[in-house]
Amino acid sequence: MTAPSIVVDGVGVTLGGAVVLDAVSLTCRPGRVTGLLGPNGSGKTTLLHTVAGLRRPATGRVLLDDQDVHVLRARERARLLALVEQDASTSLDLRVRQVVDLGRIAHRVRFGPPQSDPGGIDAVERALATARVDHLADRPWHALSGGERQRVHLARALAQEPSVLLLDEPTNHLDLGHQLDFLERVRGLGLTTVAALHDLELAAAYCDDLVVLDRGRLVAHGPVAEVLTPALVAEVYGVRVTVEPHPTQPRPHVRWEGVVR
Ligand SMILES: Nc1ncnc2c1ncn2[C@@H]1O[C@H](COP(=O)(O)OP(=O)(O)OP(=O)(O)O)[C@@H](O)[C@H]1O
Repeated sequence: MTAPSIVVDGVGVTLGGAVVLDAVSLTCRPGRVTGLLGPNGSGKTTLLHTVAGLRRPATGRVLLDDQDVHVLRARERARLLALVEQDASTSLDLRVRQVVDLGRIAHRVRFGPPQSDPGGIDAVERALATARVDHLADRPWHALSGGERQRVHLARALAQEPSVLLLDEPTNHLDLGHQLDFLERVRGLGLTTVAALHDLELAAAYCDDLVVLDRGRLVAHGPVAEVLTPALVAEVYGVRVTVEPHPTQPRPHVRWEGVVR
């Protein structure tokens, strides 16, 4: 499948009696990177899980082009979309290459051997290289640093060969160099990508579009330059910022000044 659009249509989710997503509707353009912004607890992870098919919404639906995510079988979904979670388990007694190989499960005959997935070995090696973890391939997974694990998770997701990539705070363990490299590589993949981000400067630099949630409601959605305004940031995050053209780059430059009093 070429990169599909993602249509979130009136999605409502209630957890523990509280409305966590309230009739959220938006469209993510095919092959583009959409940044998902919002304060802690605004519903970003819940939205990503709902788009990934892990959480069924109480109302509304999620479409990849015209396919309803929640009607697809788990195996079909895993061939279409991959999710990189915020914090993943660290107790696996596996080598890095084996962790990345887990991304191939949906491409194998059910309960079948690796031979039932002839493209699998190459896909794993490509994914290791793209996520820049090929040098870690034979290391035990549990002995990796937080940032190394995050890149291995990207590799596992890429080994799925998805058309849609969902990233939950993908750069939170990465140093500055790896943050920029990670997002540049993700952009270069041409997949329909949704990334929950806290860093507005990174969002401005690497996203085509932004979606902003506040207390489970969609408060803004559109191209970066239209969404990322001082008024919006003050309203949603309670922070005064200036947003100016970047002195050397074709993107906005966000500079925070302080908390709104
Ligand atoms: N299983 C659950 N039961 C009850 N409430 C939940 C559950 N999971 C999440 N919530 C609540 O739903 C709200 C949204 O959570 P979510 O994790 O989607 O926010 P988020 O925007 O990803 O936050 P953060 O930026 O802190 O990661 C929060 O108030 C959270 O406490």
